Amino acid sequence: MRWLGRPARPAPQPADGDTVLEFDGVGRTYPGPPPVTALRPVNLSVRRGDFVTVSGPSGSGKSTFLNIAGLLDTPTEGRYVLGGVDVSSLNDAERTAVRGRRIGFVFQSFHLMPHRTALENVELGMVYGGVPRRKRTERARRALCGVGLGHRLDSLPSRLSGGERQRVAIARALAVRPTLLLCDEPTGNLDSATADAVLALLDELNEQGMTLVVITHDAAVAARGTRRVTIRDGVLSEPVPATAR
Ligand SMILES: Nc1ncnc2c1ncn2[C@@H]1O[C@H](COP(=O)(O)OP(=O)(O)OP(=O)(O)O)[C@@H](O)[C@H]1O
Repeated sequence: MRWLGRPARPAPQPADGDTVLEFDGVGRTYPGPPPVTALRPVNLSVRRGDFVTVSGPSGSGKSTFLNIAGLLDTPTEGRYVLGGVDVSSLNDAERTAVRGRRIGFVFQSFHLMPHRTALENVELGMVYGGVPRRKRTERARRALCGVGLGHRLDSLPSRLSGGERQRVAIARALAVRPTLLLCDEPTGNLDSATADAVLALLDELNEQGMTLVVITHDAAVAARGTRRVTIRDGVLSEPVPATAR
């Protein structure tokens, strides 16, 4: 197991074209009182096409990690480079713009708008993704067809199964053509057969080249990753692949 804490690396390395996410000594301490260090300074590099799972028990720091990776929160130390952009130094508006264009989110509870159809939900997801209005409908249609929901474009979420709702959410995330798909317990609200189908879709997306970071407390979900990072008491670690030993 390799501890991903701050090593004796002298200076941050420039992100190459294949590096999607780069954490350089990124840490987060909540001020309290008392102060809580929820994420210990960590170095982590996620490359294009990686499928990284981050798992750990309750309170270990998963949400803290997710919020920072997803630009929903800022680290209290370190430097975060996303797709070649140093996002540590951005103001709120710039961070929101980068988030909308580069990160697709998939949440446990889908977060669909109940009075909007599947197609409209996916279209609306593109508003903050910088996709011109005239392109949104066609792109939404294609994204929904891509997740096997071409026949459900006009359905309201209440008429869809849990698995179909999560597919809409995945289509919404993909429609902005993000650099990174960030999933928070994506199967947490699904029965096991439906969860398997959603995980198979994530596998397929990864095979097509999508970079995935999936936060989970479920060992079976964690096992799907090609890189399995664990977090415990705010410390991220990753087993060293056998070939690298
Ligand atoms: N806003 C906050 N202020 C102070 N402490 C916080 C805050 N948010 C989280 N924490 C603390 O930071 C630690 C990590 O919390 P975090 O929510 O990241 O864990 P988690 O692994 O996502 O937990 P769970 O699986 O239960 O959601 C915990 O000790 C938690 O109590």
